[in-house]
Amino acid sequence: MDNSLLDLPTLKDLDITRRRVFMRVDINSPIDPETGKILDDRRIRVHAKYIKEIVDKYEPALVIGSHQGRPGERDFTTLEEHAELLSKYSGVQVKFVDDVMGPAARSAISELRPGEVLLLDNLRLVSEEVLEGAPEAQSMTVFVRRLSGLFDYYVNDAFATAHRSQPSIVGFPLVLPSAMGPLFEKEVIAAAKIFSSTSGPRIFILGGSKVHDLLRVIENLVRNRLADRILTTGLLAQLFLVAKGVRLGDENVRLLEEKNILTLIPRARLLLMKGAPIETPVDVKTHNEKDDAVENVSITKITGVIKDIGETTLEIYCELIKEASLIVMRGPAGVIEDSKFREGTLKILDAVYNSRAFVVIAGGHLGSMIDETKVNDRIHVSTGGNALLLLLSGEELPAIKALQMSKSIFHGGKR
Ligand SMILES: Nc1ncnc2c1ncn2[C@@H]1O[C@H](COP(=O)(O)OP(=O)(O)OP(=O)(O)O)[C@@H](O)[C@H]1O
Ligand SMILES: O=C(O)[C@H](O)COP(=O)(O)O
Repeated sequence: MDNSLLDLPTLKDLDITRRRVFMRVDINSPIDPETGKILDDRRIRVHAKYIKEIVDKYEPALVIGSHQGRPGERDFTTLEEHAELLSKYSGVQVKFVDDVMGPAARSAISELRPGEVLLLDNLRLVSEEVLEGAPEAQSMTVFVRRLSGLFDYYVNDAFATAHRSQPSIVGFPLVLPSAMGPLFEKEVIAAAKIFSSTSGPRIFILGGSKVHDLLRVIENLVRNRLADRILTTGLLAQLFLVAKGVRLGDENVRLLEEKNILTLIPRARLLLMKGAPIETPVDVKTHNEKDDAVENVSITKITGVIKDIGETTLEIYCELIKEASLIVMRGPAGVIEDSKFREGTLKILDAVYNSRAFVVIAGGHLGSMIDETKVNDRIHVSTGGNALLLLLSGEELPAIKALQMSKSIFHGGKR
């Protein structure tokens, strides 16, 4: 990845003071399927801080849009509660209109005064927003054409949705002078650091259960020589153990089979044979369901279901982490839903907090395990799990491409 990431237009390239701005954010949050209430509001808290900063500094008439879930899913809700939480966390009154592009939304947008903030309803209530397409086509949607005339500028602060080629992400930049917002910029700076980091060991600690995605990331990391060590945990570690010929036992192999992970063995073997710097656990914590026993066993003597990395592995991994200058961590080391198997993840996180490295932590499960009192300027907790992962995989994110197109259309863009 290259420095072109850092050439994207920022708020400094626009002149949004007291102007009409449409800002796309991603406050998509986990929702309790029974009550419809927000379960975890981390993304809302993060965006609230930046909204306050923008309002204080530029006093724009700021209209915010976000999606929540997908039509047909139980987390597809309106954004009324999101508006209340944004107001609570930002200290700025965030008005809400239960409409996206109809007369109610358009009149609420037109009436908004400088310094005021309005949240539109779930953008995916508009069917066009759910369809992916090229930026040119998305800029011609009814959604973009109806709303764009009401704004001077477009700001994309939805890094976590940067991998979607939807109208609110790629359509507006082609018709309005645009920039990335402060959170998007922070994510991009963190990604650029990952790609430009050359001195000292760059350590990727990869685990969790999204093994197909992670294998693609590892292949790209290896091809582009971006990782000095890849410490595997979670189900990813089990794939590489099997690829090395370790016998995990029937129960564990069955789980890998169910998750279609065994089909990845040839690709994992190829990486190992090429000498990719992939480390695997030497011991694991297992659960024996018959007598509910938890054991720490060597990988040569596995019985029971693997639920976490083992103690010796933890010692070795934590020792390696001390040397790192860059750490990227994604996915928990074990089945963290059960408190007996959180130790691996928590101890690795402790080693990461205490390291000297620049740290990027991505993903919802890991995010929920973070001790926020330990987070400082050296540690970047990404809001974008999938988007960051795809960027790291060497893929061009549609949001980034659209901002680059906008820059060349509007020449960086002050109106
Ligand atoms: N050894 C293991 N066996 C089975 N499941 C495991 C194991 N280790 C970790 N997991 C599971 O991995 C899941 C989390 O992985 P996932 O890849 O979703 O993490 P993430 O980085 O938070 O991603 P996202 O933000 O996209 O959810 C947890 O539900 C956890 O139980
Ligand atoms: O949580 C996410 O990954 C983003 O909000 C994108 O959501 P989506 O996968 O429904 O597009």
